[in-house]
Amino acid sequence: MTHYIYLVRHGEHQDAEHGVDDGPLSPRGRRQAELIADRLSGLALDAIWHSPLLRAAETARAIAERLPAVPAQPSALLFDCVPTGMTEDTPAVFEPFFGSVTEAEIEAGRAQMGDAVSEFLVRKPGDAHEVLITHNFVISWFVREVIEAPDWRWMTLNQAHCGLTVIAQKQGRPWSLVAHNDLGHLPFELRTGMPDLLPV
Ligand SMILES: O=C(O)[C@@H](CO)OP(=O)(O)O
Repeated sequence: MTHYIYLVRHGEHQDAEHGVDDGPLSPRGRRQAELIADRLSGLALDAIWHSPLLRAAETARAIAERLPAVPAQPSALLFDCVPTGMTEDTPAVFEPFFGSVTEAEIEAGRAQMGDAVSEFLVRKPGDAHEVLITHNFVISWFVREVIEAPDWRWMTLNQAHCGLTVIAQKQGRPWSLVAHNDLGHLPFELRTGMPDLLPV
C-alpha cells in the first residue's frame, strides 16, 4: 500500500520572459501540459490539486480533461511563495535573492509551507495517487522536507516546466523521493524553466 504524490510545476506561461507575474499558458506551455497529461493519464488518480494561479489551473485542466472523473481543485496551500528567509546557515551567495523579498512575504511563505506539509504529507489509507500542480519553490520545499535537508536547501533545487517529481510513502515507512524533475516526456525544445540548460 503506497501513497504517491506527483509534483508538477505548471507549464510555461505567456510573456514569462518579460517578467509578467501570471497569465495563460504560452503555446509551448500548452504543449508541455498536454505531454505531462499524457504521461499521467494511465494512473488511477484520486485527486488533482493546483495552485490558484492561472498557469497552474490551465496545466491542471489539461490533466483533468484526460481523467474526467477526477476534478481539478484549487488549493491556496500550493500558491507560489518564498519558503524561508536568509538564515545563519544559508550560504552568503544566496543573499542577493532576498533583496526584493519582504519579511511579511517570508513569514507568509513559512506558514503556508508548514500548513501544506501538514495537509499533503499525511498517509492516506490504501493505495493513493495525488497530483499537485504548483510552483518551483513549493516543489523544492516538498523535496527538501522529504529528504530532511536543512531548510535553506530548497534554494538548491529546481524543477523545469511540467517536469515530474514523485514522492511516496509506503505503509509504515518514511516518505521517500522516487523521481526528481523527470523530463522524459518532454522533447529538448520543451525543457524550459531551469536556471541553466542541462549539460547532457
Ligand atoms: O518565479 C519562479 O521562479 C517560481 C518560484 O516558485 O515560480 P514559478 O514556478 O511560478 O515560475
